[in-house]
Amino acid sequence: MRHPNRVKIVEVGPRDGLQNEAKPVPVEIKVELIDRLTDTGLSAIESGSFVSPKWVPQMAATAEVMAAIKRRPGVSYPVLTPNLQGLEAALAAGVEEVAVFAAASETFSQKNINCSIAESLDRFAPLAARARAEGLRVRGYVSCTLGCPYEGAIAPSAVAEVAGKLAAMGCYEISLGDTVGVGTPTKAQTMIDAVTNRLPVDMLAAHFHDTYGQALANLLAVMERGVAVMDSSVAGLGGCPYAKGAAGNVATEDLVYMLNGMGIHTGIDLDRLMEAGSFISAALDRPTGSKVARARG
Ligand SMILES: CC(C)(COP(=O)([O-])OP(=O)([O-])OC[C@H]1O[C@@H](n2cnc3c(N)ncnc32)[C@H](O)[C@@H]1OP(=O)([O-])[O-])[C@@H](O)C(=O)NCCC(=O)NCCSC(=O)C[C@@](C)(O)CC(=O)[O-]
Repeated sequence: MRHPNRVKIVEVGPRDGLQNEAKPVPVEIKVELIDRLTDTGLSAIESGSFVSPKWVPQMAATAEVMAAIKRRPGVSYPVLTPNLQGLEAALAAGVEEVAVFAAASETFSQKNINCSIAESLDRFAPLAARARAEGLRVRGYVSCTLGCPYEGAIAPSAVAEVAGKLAAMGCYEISLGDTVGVGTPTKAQTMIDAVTNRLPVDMLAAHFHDTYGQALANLLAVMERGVAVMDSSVAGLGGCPYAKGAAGNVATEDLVYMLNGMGIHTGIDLDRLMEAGSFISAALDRPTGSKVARARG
């Protein structure tokens, strides 16, 4: 089996992980988490969202978080922006990268961002153009690529269609989300094959939630197709407020452990990562979602 010999990990815990917390997480905890993650050698840490606080109250203090973190040159700290209002806030916060988020499911699009897929793409095109004109990098997400909490199965061609449109508007990378974690390895490969009919594999990232315990298997499956960018969440934090019951992303610790064991370079210090995972698990007063962290006690 062939795999990439180097994998880039995009840490999404401070955003995807913490957006779903029932209790507010204080700004200083978020800042310490992000600073600790910076110290692990990660090169990308998604740090918040400039979305409506009525929709996702946990991300309301993203501007304060961005002002307080110690940004390290060479590390990117992307934030989600659903519309031009979010982009303006991101520009004011001095971010260098934003992410737009579409879906391959009409119902999920309505529930998550209150518009159809087509309307969301019409909203993102001027956002991406303006962001790029300001010198920002723009990442694109497609949610529900392996299933939708409302519609069930999603056609791989629908994923490819949305991914192609995000790329056409200037997204440098398309992160393919298994939002509810229902996918299995063969399905994940079939979905990647559909997308790589349109886009080069080096534009793709995998963003798999671990609800059904399939995320690592699915990541390995898409690595066999050449995908070399993976999103994960320290301590397995998270879920999506508009995908009830969805668990967090695959734990970053577990992903790094697997890649280390395969001799695949990530540049990440596993011990420091586990310390960051212990820190946030203690702050949230809950056991870690990382099996590796639990095994190492
Ligand atoms: C898109 C909207 C805004 C539409 O929401 P809407 O209600 O249709 O928007 P609106 O334009 O009518 O505005 C309503 C109110 O929100 C305010 N507003 C409007 N925009 C903003 C903004 N950017 N920042 C701050 N405030 C904003 C706006 O000012 C107004 O305030 P009011 O006048 O009522 O006081 C809303 O649906 C929203 O914010 N949705 C975000 C949902 C979200 O963040 N979901 C989680 C992230 S996606 C995810 O987790 C999946 C992913 C990416 O991880 C991949 C995967 O796993 O699949």
